Amino acid sequence: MLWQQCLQQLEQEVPDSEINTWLRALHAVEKRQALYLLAPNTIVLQQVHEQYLPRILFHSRIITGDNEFDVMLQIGSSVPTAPPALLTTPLQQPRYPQAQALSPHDEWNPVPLTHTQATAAAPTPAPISERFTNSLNPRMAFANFVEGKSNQLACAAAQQVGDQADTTYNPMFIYGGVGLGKTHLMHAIGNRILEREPGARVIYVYAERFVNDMISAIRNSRMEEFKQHYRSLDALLIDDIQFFAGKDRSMEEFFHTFNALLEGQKRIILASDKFPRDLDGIEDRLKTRFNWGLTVQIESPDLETRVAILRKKAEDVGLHLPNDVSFFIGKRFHSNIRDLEGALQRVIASMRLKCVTTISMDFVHNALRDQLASQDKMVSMSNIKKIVAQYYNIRLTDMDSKNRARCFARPRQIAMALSKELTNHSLPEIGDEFGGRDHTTVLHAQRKVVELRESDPKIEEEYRILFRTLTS
Ligand SMILES: Nc1ncnc2c1ncn2[C@@H]1O[C@H](COP(=O)(O)OP(=O)(O)OP(=O)(O)O)[C@@H](O)[C@H]1O
Repeated sequence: MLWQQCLQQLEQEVPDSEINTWLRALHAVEKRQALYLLAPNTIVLQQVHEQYLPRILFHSRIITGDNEFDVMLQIGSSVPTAPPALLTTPLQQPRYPQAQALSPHDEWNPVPLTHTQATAAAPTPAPISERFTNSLNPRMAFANFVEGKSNQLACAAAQQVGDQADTTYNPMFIYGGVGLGKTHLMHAIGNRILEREPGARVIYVYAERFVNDMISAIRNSRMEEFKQHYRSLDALLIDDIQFFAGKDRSMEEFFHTFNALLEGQKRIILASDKFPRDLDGIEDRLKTRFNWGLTVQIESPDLETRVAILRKKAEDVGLHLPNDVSFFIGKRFHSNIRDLEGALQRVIASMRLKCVTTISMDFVHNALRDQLASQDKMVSMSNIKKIVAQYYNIRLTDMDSKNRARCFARPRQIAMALSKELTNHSLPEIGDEFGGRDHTTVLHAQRKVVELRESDPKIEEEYRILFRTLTS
């Protein structure tokens, strides 16, 4: 179908989070030689109009080979029966009133779009039950998920949750840093449930969306419908659960939804950037419940996993990545998989643009020049020393001093370990930078930090924070 083909193209250009939030929220209908995209509310309408419509039109015209092909964006769940003359190409004339201030919250009620269209049959708001069809991304399947030390446990648990009809691990809570594969695993679980039970009512939704939908439901006196919708699911997958923080009414509603689903032995899969207990602003009774089932962490991938992911993604588009290239990209883009993917996509786009078919290190350096330059600025040894010193509240000179008191030695060791991990400097070079120390001191520091990270969760957390600060 045209819309699916368009989405596939857009997936190469737009982050998954945006595809899931905005573009998968649209209901597509091909009619009268045009593609009608029906948005459930004005927020989606506006966002799609402002951010994606030109690209959608571009891809539709390429795919259909028809330069006159139109894309119509409007609110509703079905294409109005109004004569086509009333509908104008959205690129020339937006289908919502620019001057009318849009509410920051979703509106389920239709708003008049343009003067002409307001006189036509008003589109009906999407029934809540139809709003999440197609909320799962089929590309985010277990088959496309590369396993490594950092995600093995989470992946095995997710497969079990997806495979099992019983709800032993309920809820499943996945947590970890940005871009490490939480959303991918959630979709994979949802897709697996649907493979097993094709008729199951499974939805994936961002917590933000749940909140916005609830606000709209309250405004439009459709709360019963909202409750009924969420409570009648077979599996509810909610991402970025930290977004509930401080939103008491939403938490209250989610609490009841959660209980109803759990009592009905329905699946709940949640994801967040933090361990449940550490979620600030979330009610304790929810945090406790999040921990009732199975809580798993996804960690930053090691180099081997990053390289394996790169190779898989390159193979998927028929590209062979030489060893030196995959290790180079894997080493330089270490903070998360989204960045890693982004780097690969940039290289591929450059190859297409320049009609290059084989890939060399020179080509990669050139394609990623800007990203590498900005990384270099962040992860120079002097910057590592500065940021670590600031974090532990010591002076920069303490990084180089001979003072072996733990309050100085520990940050120094951490800075050395970070320098080894984040730069290409050799052990002697790092030793030189830290007050002329011997390379064996750096090696010792590096090993000590590995040991401490494994035995002391506080050090592990501190290291991660510093790592993220330096690499994001
Ligand atoms: N192990 C993996 N194998 C293959 N692709 C992966 C893997 N982990 C993540 N990805 C890909 O990396 C990108 C980012 O992953 P995802 O969106 O799941 O991250 P996230 O942890 O949910 O991030 P955020 O917290 O920002 O929402 C996606 O395109 C996903 O398919």
